[in-house]
Amino acid sequence: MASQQQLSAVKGAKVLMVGAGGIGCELLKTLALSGFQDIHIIDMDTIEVSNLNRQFLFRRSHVGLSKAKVARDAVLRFRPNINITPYHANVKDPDFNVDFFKKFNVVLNGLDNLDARRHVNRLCLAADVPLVESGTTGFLGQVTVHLKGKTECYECQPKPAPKTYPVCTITSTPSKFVHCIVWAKDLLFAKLFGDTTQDNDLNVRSSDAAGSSENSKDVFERRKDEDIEDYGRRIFDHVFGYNIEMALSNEDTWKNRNRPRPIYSKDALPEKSIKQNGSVEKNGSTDDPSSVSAMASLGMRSPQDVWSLMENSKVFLEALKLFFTTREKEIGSLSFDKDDQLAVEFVTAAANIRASSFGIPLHSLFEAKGIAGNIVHAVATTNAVIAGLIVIEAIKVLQNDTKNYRMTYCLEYPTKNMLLMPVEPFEPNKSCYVCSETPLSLEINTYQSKLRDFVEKIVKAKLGMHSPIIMHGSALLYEVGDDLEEDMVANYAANLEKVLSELPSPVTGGTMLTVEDMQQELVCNVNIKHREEFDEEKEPDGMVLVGWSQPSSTEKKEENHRVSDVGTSNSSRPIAELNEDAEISTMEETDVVPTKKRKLSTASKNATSPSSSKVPADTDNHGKVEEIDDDDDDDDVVVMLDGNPDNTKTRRVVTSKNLCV
Ligand SMILES: Nc1ncnc2c1ncn2[C@@H]1O[C@H](COP(=O)(O)OP(=O)(O)OP(=O)(O)O)[C@@H](O)[C@H]1O
Ligand SMILES: [Zn+2]
Repeated sequence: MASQQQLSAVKGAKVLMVGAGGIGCELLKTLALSGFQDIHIIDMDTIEVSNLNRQFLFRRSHVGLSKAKVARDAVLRFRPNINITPYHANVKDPDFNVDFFKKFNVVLNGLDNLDARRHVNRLCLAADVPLVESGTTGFLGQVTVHLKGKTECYECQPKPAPKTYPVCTITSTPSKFVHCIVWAKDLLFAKLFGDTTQDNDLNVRSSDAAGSSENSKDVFERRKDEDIEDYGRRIFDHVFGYNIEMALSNEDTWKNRNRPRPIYSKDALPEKSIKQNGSVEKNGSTDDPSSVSAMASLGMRSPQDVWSLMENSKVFLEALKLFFTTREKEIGSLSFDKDDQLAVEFVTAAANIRASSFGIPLHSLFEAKGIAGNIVHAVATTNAVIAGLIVIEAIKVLQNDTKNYRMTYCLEYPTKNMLLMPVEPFEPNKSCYVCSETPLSLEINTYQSKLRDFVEKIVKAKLGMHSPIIMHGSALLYEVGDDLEEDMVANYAANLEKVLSELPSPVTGGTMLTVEDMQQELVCNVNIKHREEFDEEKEPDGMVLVGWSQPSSTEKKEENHRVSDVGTSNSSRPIAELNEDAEISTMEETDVVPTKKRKLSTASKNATSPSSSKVPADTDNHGKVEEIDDDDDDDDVVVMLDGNPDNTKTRRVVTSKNLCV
C-alpha cells in the first residue's frame, strides 16, 4: 500500500517516458495504475505485427499507427482522467532540448539502443533531471537510477563497441560455432550472393598456381555454361576442401590447435544424393522468391533438428542452386537477412559443414538462425517485472529517497534464493567524460589520420555526438548546423579531408582539442598523443581513445561484495554476474579492465543459497541483441537463446548493441 506521501509525490509528478515498446507499454500501464497523472511519451515508431505478442496495449488493427499515440489511447480507456501526452518523434529531435527535459521530475527510459540512451543520459545530466534506465534480454533485465552527482551516470561505465572477431579466427582458426556462422554469413554468403567483386579471404590459392591465368580468375565466378550443380560442387570443394588443405599447409598454425579436416562433396554426399538433390519435394510457389526453401525442396521439416554432415551438404547445394535458379535477379545485391529462409538455410548448412571440418559441434537451423540474427527472444514477463521496478525507483526519486535507490538485476535463475537482485548504485565515475570534466586522451597518427577519421571514428562513433563542434583553442576546425554560411561549410568540408597536422591550426602531439555537442550540452577535451603505428587487427580504427574507462578506485573495500567490470566491444553495458561468493561482477571482454566495488543491498547480503547466474547490464527489450558476446576465454557461458541446446544454467548473455526494453 502506498503511503499518503508516496501518493502525493506520484500525483504531482510530471514524468517523461522514452520508448513505448516492450518495456514502455508495461511501464505506461503500471504508471497509470500507480496513480501517475501527467505522463509524456516519446516514441518514434509505428506498431508492427511482431510487437503484438508482448506489447499488450496494441492490437492488430493498430498496425502502422504511432506507438506513443495508441499507447496513450489504450491507457486512457481504463484511466480516462489522467493526462498522457504522446510524441510520435525521435527523442534526438532538437525540440526535445534541455529546456524540454527540465519540465520533468523524472525521466524513464524504455529504449532499445545505445545511441538514444546516451542521448537521453546527456540531456538528463544537462537538465539535472533524474533518469531511471532499464533494459531486458530474454529472462534477464535491469533497472538503474541515475542522479547527477549522486550516482553514476549511464555512461560512467564504458559501453562496449560492437563485437568483432579477429579476421584470422574467422578465416582460419574457428573454435566456436559462432565463428563458423560469421564466416558463412559475412564471407561466404556475401561473396556468393552479395557484392561478388569484393575481395575476401575465401579465395585462397596455392602459391605456385597464383600466377597462372586460369587461377587468376575468381573461383567464385560461375563459368559460362557451367551446370548449376557442377558450380555448387566446385564451390563446396573449394571452400570446404581446397581452402582447408591450403590452411593445413601452414604447419605453425596447427602446432597448438586441432587440425581441421578437408571435406569434399564426393565424401560428404554419395553420388546418388548429389544427383537427387532437390528431387524430393518441389517448392511451393516460386512466384514468391521469399517462400523458396531448400529444406522444403529436400523434404526436411524440423528447424530444431541438427542435420548430419550429409544433410548439411545437401542443404548447402540445394540452397545455392535455388538462389541461382529462382532468385537470380537478387544475386549481387543480397545481404544476409535472418527472415530470409533460404539465406538462413544456406548459412546454417555452410556453418555446419565448416564446424564439422574443425571438430566444432553442429547446430540446428533454429539455433543457427538465432546466432546469425543475434536473436534473444523477448519475454513479456521480464518486461512487466522491469516496468514495475522502474516505477518503484521513480517513486523513490520523487520522494528524494536517495539512500534507498537500487539498481536491480532480474536474473534467470535464483541466486541466493533471489530472482531480483538489488544493488546500491555506484557513485559517479570521476573519470567519466560525460558527467565529470575529465579529459580524454587520443593516440593517433597526426601525420596520417584526417580530421574526417577523427570525426567519424571518435566524435560520432565513440563519443556519441550528433552535431559536433571541434575547436583547437579558439580556432574552429569543424561544426555542423543548418545556419552556417556557405564559405564556412566549404571550409569545414576541406578541413575534413586534411590530415590533422596540416589543418589550418595544426593538430599534433600535445594538442588539446575541445569537442562539443550543443544539443547534448556536452563538452569534452581530448588530449592528442601522436603515435606512429597501430595494430591493424587489434586497433582497426588506427587510433585509440583512452581515458574514461577506468572507474574510480575509491569505493569502500570493507564490503564483501565486488563488482568487476570488464567493459567491452559491444554497445551494451557490462553483464553482471553473481558468483558463489555473493560477489557481483560484470564481465565482458574489453581492452580496459576496470574494477570496482559495488555494495549489495541488505536483501542480497542476507541471502544464503549460492548459485550462479549472469545478468545483462544493457539489454534490448525487443529481444534482439546485435552482437553475440562470444568471448573465447569465457567458456562457462553460452549464448542465451530459446531452446538452448546446452540446457545449462550457466549462461552467457550475449552483449547487446541495443539494450532491450
Ligand atoms: N531515438 C528514439 N526516439 C524515440 N523512440 C525510440 C528511439 N529509439 C528507440 N525508440 C523506441 O524504443 C522502443 C523500444 O522498444 P522495443 O525494444 O520493444 O522495440 P520494438 O521496436 O518495439 O520491438 P522489435 O524491435 O522487437 O520489433 C521502440 O518502440 C522504439 O521505437
Ligand atoms: Zn558518468
